[in-house]
Amino acid sequence: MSTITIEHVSKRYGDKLALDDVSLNVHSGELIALLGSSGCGKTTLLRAIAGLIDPSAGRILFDGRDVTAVPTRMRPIGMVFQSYSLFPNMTVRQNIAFPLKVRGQSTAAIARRVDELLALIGLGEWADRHPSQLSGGQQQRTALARALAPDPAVLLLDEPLSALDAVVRLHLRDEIRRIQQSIRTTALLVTHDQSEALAVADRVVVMRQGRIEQLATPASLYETPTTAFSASFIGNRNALNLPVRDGRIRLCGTIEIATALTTPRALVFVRSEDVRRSNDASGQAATIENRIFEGSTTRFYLTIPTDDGPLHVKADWPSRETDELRSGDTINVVIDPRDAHVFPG
Ligand SMILES: Nc1ncnc2c1ncn2[C@@H]1O[C@H](COP(=O)(O)OP(=O)(O)OP(=O)(O)O)[C@@H](O)[C@H]1O
Repeated sequence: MSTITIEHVSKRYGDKLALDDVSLNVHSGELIALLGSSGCGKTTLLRAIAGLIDPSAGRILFDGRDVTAVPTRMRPIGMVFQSYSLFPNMTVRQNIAFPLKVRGQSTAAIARRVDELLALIGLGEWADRHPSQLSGGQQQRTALARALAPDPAVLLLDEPLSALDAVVRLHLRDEIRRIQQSIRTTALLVTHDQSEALAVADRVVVMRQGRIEQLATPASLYETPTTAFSASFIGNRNALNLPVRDGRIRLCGTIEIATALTTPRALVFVRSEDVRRSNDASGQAATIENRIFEGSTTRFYLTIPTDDGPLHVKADWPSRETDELRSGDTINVVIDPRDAHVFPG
């Protein structure tokens, strides 16, 4: 376990500023997810922490010790990549033992540690198989065990689940959380998948164009995004561009939001599960344009007529409660203004 302090780190590639004055404190034993779309700088930040690239400016400290100039092999880190990068000619056991052998540990100590890790990742029965005889998920578990073998103070995970199929991915995601919680290594996970970030992290860093857009716990990021970008990135939200008149935004019908905005238009974000069906006539009439069955929930594409033209919104409702609804039906919906997040348009 170690704290990580990132102080005003920038990385420039020619004209491109891949990291733009990033500062971040990672607490000891915490798992932070670096979340953002392609090219936002999350891998660059992880690689700077690993010492695989030199920052153009700024400092990186582990437990208060400046490691900016320390080479990768001298840093107390373990890394897992999207491509499992196992040694194909070695068994699971030999792969996990490798970093310990390099460090010159005794045969008995290595065997003990490898058995411990095989139990932790649940691959005991597969210890003598080669990577080519393993599934993708098993290979990635082996890579995780190998990274953890020397008991690194910091674990760096670069899109470790991206190459796996959906079911294995969900399972390993939960396993990573369980393992990290049990050993409490300080960890950073790079991902472009919001549900992955929300599920595993203690805190999430939303990155955009080389900068930190928001740093928050998963719940507070989900409930109270502080910027329009975070709101558009987290949660399945409707983004509605609406006029502001006399300090009020008319969402639809009688549903209005009071606002201090002085811009002529507002960007209003409403999560798809916060568009609710009303049981009486109090709501707003909406026509179902399309419905997509997604298992436990069904997504409805709705059109709500308003004075400013039709408003298109998506709503996610439990499939069990909406079986009778069909495209073309008219229903009543309500949106609670307290569920809306408003930003300048
Ligand atoms: N070695 C390099 N030379 C030049 N530009 C680079 C280099 N590495 C990264 N970049 C640029 O820096 C920016 C950030 O890249 P980075 O790989 O950190 O993004 P990312 O958020 O991890 O995206 P992805 O999910 O696609 O990997 C991108 O615009 C990328 O093209």
